[in-house]
Amino acid sequence: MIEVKDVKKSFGQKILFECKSLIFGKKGIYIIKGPNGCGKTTFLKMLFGKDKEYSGRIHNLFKKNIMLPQQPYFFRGSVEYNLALALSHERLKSAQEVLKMFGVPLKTNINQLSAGQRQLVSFLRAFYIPSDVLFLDEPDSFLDKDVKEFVYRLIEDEAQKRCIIVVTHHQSATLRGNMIYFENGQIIIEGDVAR
Ligand SMILES: Nc1ncnc2c1ncn2[C@@H]1O[C@H](COP(=O)(O)OP(=O)(O)OP(=O)(O)O)[C@@H](O)[C@H]1O
Repeated sequence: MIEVKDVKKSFGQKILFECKSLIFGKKGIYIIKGPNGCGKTTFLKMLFGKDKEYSGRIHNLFKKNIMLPQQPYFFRGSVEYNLALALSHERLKSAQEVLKMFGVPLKTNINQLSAGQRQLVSFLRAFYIPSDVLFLDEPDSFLDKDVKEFVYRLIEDEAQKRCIIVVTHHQSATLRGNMIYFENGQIIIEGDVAR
């Protein structure tokens, strides 16, 4: 669980956003939306514990936290090598099956993949690491509709077991979950709604 109470985030004199009260449960999907620059990535980093410069309280009780940033880091080497560094044997196999299904070559150097293919690899690497909470910062921006549908279904199934918090504004396919909006500098939750 993550509890957010009376949080205010500023850069210098400028208040970026405020959040009066918000609770992220042990399971479920939380979809964070809002216009460019409103503070979605900043908020995700605060929840994750990377950004501690704010007033108010964020109490993150999750033990194992995993974050997929907008620009994930890869090691020099093949797709398979990058996955094998992060995943256990069983989970590596699951990731490989998905990549084969979408025609992503496993032996190819990671830098030779398209942006969408690389994004799928980075998503699977983060997704298959066991965690109590998974933070996803725009995991879908380069994915085509079919891959996106598949990724969203994976997220939905998995959210029955753990908490998944997703920043996205690219929802041509549907991801269902609790919607959290940035509106005029306030963070507001809108319950269990689609889209
Ligand atoms: N370290 C920093 N110092 C000053 N301003 C910052 C810093 N980090 C972020 N900002 C500003 O805070 C605002 C919110 O940035 P953030 O990346 O959280 O937005 P976002 O909602 O994720 O945007 P996008 O949808 O474009 O990804 C931006 O205007 C950004 O320039």
